[in-house]
Amino acid sequence: MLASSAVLRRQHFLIRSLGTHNNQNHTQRIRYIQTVTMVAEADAENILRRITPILDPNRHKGQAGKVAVVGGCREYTGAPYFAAISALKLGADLSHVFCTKDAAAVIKSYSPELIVHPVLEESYSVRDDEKRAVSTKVLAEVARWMERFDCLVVGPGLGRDPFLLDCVGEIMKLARRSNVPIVIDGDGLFLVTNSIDLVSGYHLAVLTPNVNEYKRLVQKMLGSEVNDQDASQQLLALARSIGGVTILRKGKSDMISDGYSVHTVSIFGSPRRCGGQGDILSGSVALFLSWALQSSTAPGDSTTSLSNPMVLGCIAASALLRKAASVAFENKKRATLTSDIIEHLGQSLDDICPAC
Ligand SMILES: NC(=O)C1=CN([C@@H]2O[C@H](COP(=O)(O)OP(=O)(O)OC[C@H]3O[C@@H](n4cnc5c(N)ncnc54)[C@H](O)[C@@H]3O)[C@@H](O)[C@H]2O)[C@@H](O)CC1
Ligand SMILES: Nc1ncnc2c1ncn2[C@@H]1O[C@H](COP(=O)(O)OP(=O)(O)OP(=O)(O)O)[C@@H](O)[C@H]1O
Ligand SMILES: [Mg+2]
Repeated sequence: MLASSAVLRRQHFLIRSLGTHNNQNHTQRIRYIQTVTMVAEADAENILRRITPILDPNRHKGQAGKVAVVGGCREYTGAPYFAAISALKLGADLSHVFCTKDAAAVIKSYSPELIVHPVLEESYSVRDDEKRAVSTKVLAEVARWMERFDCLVVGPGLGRDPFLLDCVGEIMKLARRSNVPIVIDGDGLFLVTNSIDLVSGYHLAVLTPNVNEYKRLVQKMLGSEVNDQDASQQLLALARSIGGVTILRKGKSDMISDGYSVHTVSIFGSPRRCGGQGDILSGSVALFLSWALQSSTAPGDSTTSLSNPMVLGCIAASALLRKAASVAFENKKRATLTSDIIEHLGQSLDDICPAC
């Protein structure tokens, strides 16, 4: 019942977005893009207040968000943990991780709060003649859960094993058929850069590239190098070339575009560049966009980028991560680690949207 209402909500959003964006003819689109290239610093605190749900005693488990991270392999166990625990620390009710068998026991040992599914397989553990059957089994296991999720994060610590990435491509197709929003980060971006059809034209997809991931996307999709002189135009062009996805380009300022406008988040921040901060961001985007989708069913929403729940989720997550990182840095200076930032997520959100 709840799962199907979540699916309905997503379908309504999809219909609205497709209606808004597809009804414009080509000329109108170009005119719109030419006039909307002004880059505006987002009013992130207001957006956080707008989309963060109140802690209502009448709500039950699950209504504040159920996210799943697809990631975690032999090499990387930290990244999926950081993404999944960040969503929980910000207020999600349930956070799942779908990872390889090797990674599962390690991730479970970091936290009993996470629901960990050891379902993915890498080439080294599968014979060639078993691959088709194993792939079908992996997909069936994930399919059992798919409709329960408000958002999927694909990529943190996924690795680049070709067989594993093929299976994850199938998982993404399944999520898309079920209208489940997808945040794509890390090695998930490696996968989609090489198979752009996985996300092309999907309005419920968010890409969160770092400097290298962005460079590869620009080279592949625009056939050019990154142009920092005209960064906003290039980001718009990239989002348009992938057909309606939202891109959060990470950096000194985070830049967000759905192909219609560009918003920046430059507030707060920390000079520490320890690994894992992007993973916090991907888990946070997943939760905030789920909340934004929930609140976007309210009547009276207009149809600008600032009512696109994907964009709102990116702005909210970026500002929150940067605030938590700045508080952690004040306390720990050079010793600041990703886990320290995670410990400040809750208080940072509470400073803006008090729980009570
Ligand atoms: N503790 C963990 O398990 C972590 C795992 N991670 C995972 O590691 C995998 C690979 O991600 P990477 O981010 O390393 O891949 P990238 O392709 O972004 O980075 C590869 C190389 O680029 C360099 N690089 C990074 N930022 C740069 C910058 N601003 N300018 C110039 N060079 C830069 C790095 O030093 C690295 O050698 C992903 O699956 C990711 O999720 C990372 O998220 C970090 C934490
Ligand atoms: N130069 C910078 N100044 C301030 N903040 C930054 C800077 N670069 C990145 N950030 C912040 O750190 C966050 C993570 O960006 P980063 O580029 O480190 O991601 P990443 O490489 O994917 O991280 P991860 O190690 O988790 O894979 C961004 O959202 C941004 O807010
Ligand atoms: Mg990353």
